[in-house]
Amino acid sequence: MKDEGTGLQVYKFGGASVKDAAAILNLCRIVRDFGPSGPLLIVVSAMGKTTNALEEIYDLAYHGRDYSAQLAALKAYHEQAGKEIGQALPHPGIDPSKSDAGLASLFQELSYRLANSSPSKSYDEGYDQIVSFGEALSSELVYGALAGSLDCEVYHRSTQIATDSTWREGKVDWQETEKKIRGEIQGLFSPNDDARIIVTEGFVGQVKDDHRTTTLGREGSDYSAAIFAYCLNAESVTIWKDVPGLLNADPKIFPDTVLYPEISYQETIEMAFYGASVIHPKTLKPLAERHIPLRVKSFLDPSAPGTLIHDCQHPPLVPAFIRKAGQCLLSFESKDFAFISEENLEVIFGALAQARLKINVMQNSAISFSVVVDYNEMRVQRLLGLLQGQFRVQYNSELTLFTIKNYDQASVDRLTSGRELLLEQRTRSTFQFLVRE
Ligand SMILES: Nc1ncnc2c1ncn2[C@@H]1O[C@H](COP(=O)(O)OP(=O)(O)O)[C@@H](O)[C@H]1O
Ligand SMILES: N[C@@H](CC(=O)OP(=O)(O)O)C(=O)O
Repeated sequence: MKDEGTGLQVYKFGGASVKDAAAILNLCRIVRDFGPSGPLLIVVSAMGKTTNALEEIYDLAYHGRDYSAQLAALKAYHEQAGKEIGQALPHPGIDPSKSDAGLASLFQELSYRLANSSPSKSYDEGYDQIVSFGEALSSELVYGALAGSLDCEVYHRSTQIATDSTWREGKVDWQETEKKIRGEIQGLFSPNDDARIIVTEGFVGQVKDDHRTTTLGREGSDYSAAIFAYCLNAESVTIWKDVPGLLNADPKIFPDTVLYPEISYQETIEMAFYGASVIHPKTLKPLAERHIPLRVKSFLDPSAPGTLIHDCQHPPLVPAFIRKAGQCLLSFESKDFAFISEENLEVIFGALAQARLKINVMQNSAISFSVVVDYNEMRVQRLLGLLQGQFRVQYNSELTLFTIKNYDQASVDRLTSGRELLLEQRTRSTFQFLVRE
């Protein structure tokens, strides 16, 4: 049975919704005009494409190349947003120079860390120490903007989710995280104070034992929002996006999309798993476990109802179309033409796990086994190193995986016509195929 709810709501604002001063001021309007009257936890991502920029800067620094122009551009981008927010605030609730000082000290620390990045250290560990700055910077600006435009109390807390040391995709330690989040955040929402807002960073974690920074995987802030909601037993989570809600396809790729007004956790988990990038795939499980509804709403049209994802039964849905680019088809054949056996599969799965390659589709025939994974050159090379002694391994990259959920013949014909399918697979509800585009 569900525990007594806390009345707390969680809002998550992603990169697009905090991409510049106008977007951050729009966020403040959403919270003021459409936000709850009770407590609210706001989880923010890095501004716009900041994470990509930090990835590039880090890579240059790690390899000893010049990154000064890119770092200066990133600094100017954040300072410009801070300046415009400061000018637009109706009644600065905080001294704007404090926010400037916050940004300045974050950039100082970032510069120091970049200068100390070196190939003698682990690439992935160093990546987390640098790329996590995106969320620290944006939350500083969002906090300043909210404190300067709302009448209620606003706090900024960098409560980090406890993880293991799997760099770039920290695995959550749920017990420790729950203890930490409850300890650091719950107390700020006293039952008699209605409106209180806390701003915190998404995407970032911290190794449980030694407090080094980790990240939860690209686009992991949706997941962060769900983790906070789970640990605080929130009433609901709303993720604010640049689309009207969860659609049956990405409107940037497919024309004539249809909005799902209401959809079950299970359907949504599957869509996210197959690659519907509007929701990070790990987001749904913690919410479903505690029956916390998830709303997907448009920050461009906040009064529109969006999509409600919760425990529900609904009639069959219109087919959903999902495109996942950057795929790699790997085929394994045993060198002695032996059948693919459980023993062989155990070795292949073990190596895939060791190389940190996740399987999106798999298929086997008598003497060969194929998997489709997200392409990552370093990881594929690692896999080849592990398996080439025992298997003949072939691979093709730059492929695209299409999935049609709740397919019918018309939807299959629509998507497959005129294409050469490198692999296809169907279950009762899902049709998938791989192509070179
Ligand atoms: N089924 C879908 N429904 C809605 N949007 C989708 C879907 N699949 C992919 N998208 C894409 O997801 C984008 C929003 O997610 P994302 O860019 O990760 O948001 P943010 O980073 O701002 O949190 C949309 O702009 C849209 O292009
Ligand atoms: N900033 C991180 C985490 C994140 O979730 O971002 P967004 O909410 O913009 O997808 C990234 O870009 O991966």
